[in-house]
Amino acid sequence: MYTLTGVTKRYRRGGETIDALTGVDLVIEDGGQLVIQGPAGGGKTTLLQMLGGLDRPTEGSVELDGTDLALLPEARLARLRSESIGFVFRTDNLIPSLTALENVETALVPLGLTAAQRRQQATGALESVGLAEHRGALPAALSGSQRQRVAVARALVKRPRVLLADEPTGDLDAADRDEVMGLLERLWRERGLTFVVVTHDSAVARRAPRLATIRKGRVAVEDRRPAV
Ligand SMILES: Nc1ncnc2c1ncn2[C@@H]1O[C@H](COP(=O)(O)OP(=O)(O)OP(=O)(O)O)[C@@H](O)[C@H]1O
Repeated sequence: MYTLTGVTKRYRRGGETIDALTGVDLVIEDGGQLVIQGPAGGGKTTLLQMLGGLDRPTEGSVELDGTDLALLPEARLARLRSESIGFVFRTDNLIPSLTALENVETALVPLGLTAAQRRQQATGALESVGLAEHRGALPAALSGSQRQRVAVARALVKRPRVLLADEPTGDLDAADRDEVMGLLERLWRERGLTFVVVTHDSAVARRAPRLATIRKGRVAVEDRRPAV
């Protein structure tokens, strides 16, 4: 579970100070899905960076299961990221000279598995995104949605608890968007992931169980789940 308390992120650029996030309080439960939307520059990417331990808040705390990410030494934070948090970005960031399978395997390198274990897990991950038969293909031979599905397999091959996605369908056309977002939602449900996704896709926002809107660094959450 994520617990954010009073999270402020302040950037300094030249003589200017920018509060990208201002006093954000937010809880994201294990297995929950949070969809984030909002205008350009509102703070969406900054919030994902805080959740992923890619950057530290200027004030406040980001706790994952009670551990304040900002207090972890860099090596432990890197280990947490490589074991427990999967990232998908707008661009697939695949390595052009590696096959789909080899690209997925790269996520397992920090985890100390044998080459055979890496190969087996990466093959399984490609199967789960429907690309087993393309495992030997280089990224250039794949379509945009196939490349993004490889990126999803790379994010999930280590079986993380958390999946963070920053406009994962932003570079795709409408049909591919639905396919990739449908895949992410299916994997979220099947694997009990904690899934936080920034998207401008209004259909995804409409069906989100919780929808966060970020404007000028402030977060408002709309909870559509039935009261228990
Ligand atoms: N490294 C940085 N240095 C200085 N300012 C930054 C930095 N990163 C983000 N900002 C500023 O912080 C604010 C929030 O940026 P952020 O990228 O989080 O917004 P966003 O909602 O993701 O926007 P977009 O939809 O355009 O990606 C913006 O004013 C941005 O210019």
